Amino acid sequence: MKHLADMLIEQSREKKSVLVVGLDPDPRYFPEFLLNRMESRTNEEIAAAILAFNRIVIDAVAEEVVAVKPQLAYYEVYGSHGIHALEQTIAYARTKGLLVINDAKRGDIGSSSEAYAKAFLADGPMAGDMVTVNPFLGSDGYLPFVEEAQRQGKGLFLLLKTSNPSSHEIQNLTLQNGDLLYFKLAEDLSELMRTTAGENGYSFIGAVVGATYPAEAERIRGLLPHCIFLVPGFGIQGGKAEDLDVFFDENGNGALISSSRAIIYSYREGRENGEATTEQEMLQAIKNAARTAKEQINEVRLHSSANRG
Ligand SMILES: O=c1ccn([C@@H]2O[C@H](COP(=O)(O)O)[C@@H](O)[C@H]2O)c(=O)[nH]1
Repeated sequence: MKHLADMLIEQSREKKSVLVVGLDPDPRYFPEFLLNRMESRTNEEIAAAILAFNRIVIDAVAEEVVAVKPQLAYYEVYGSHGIHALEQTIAYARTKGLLVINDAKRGDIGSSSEAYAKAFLADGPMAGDMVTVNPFLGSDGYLPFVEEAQRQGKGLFLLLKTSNPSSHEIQNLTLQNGDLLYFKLAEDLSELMRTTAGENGYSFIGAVVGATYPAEAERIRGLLPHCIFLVPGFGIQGGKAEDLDVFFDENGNGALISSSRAIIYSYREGRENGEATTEQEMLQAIKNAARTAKEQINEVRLHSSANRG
């Protein structure tokens, strides 16, 4: 069974991309040609529109990205129809050779975490290749995900330093010994990541580190050389391409940069709303936005790795 981190690194090498596109489908921003397909906006109709939207996004970005990252809330809000749209989205992404990161932020007491881990990492219809996990319940909350990922040849990303403005309220709390909470968690994970590294030196246990916090990223990178960062917050949340170099290693590996709204709603740019957008225009705008993001990121990671190496 191929190690997930090795697979990720190989695919990013082949595609010359470390970009992940987030699938955060919000019908308020859908183009009119999709909204017109709904008569009474039932959950079933909305879920069908979400799937149609996601298929266009996936077709547009398939050559530019290594993975898609469905954010679960956007599907759960439409109940069983939404979950079905998620399952079909995952299946469709796989037909295009894309890896899938379920941004579910799960984590509970051990027995419940075991069930979550099976749902997202075993071979059920909602399972992807990686899942985001909340480690703040402690190790019995996240180890079931590590064990399931190891069994299945899959991976996970533990929330370490999230991109949101108030993440410091908890994650940067100073402990009695003077450490910051996120840093202590990183220290606790360091050995586990080292011992689960694949051929390329990276573990299948990664961490979420926001693009909005490059100083923290640099500290964490120093502590966790075997950790792949999943980096949200690039683009609309204020994370800038020029600050991304500290997230990568000297070979330009070690981080996946994620962007959702800036790419999937790029067809709305310069328009009041999506009304005049055709399917072809939507697809082309999304493709262009993904390519531009990929190139901006490559400029930083490949250029800075050349400088460092
Ligand atoms: O620290 C985190 C963890 C997860 N997210 C999720 O990523 C996307 C970001 O969307 P953008 O449109 O690119 O801002 C969204 O699904 C969040 O739930 C995050 O932003 N920060």
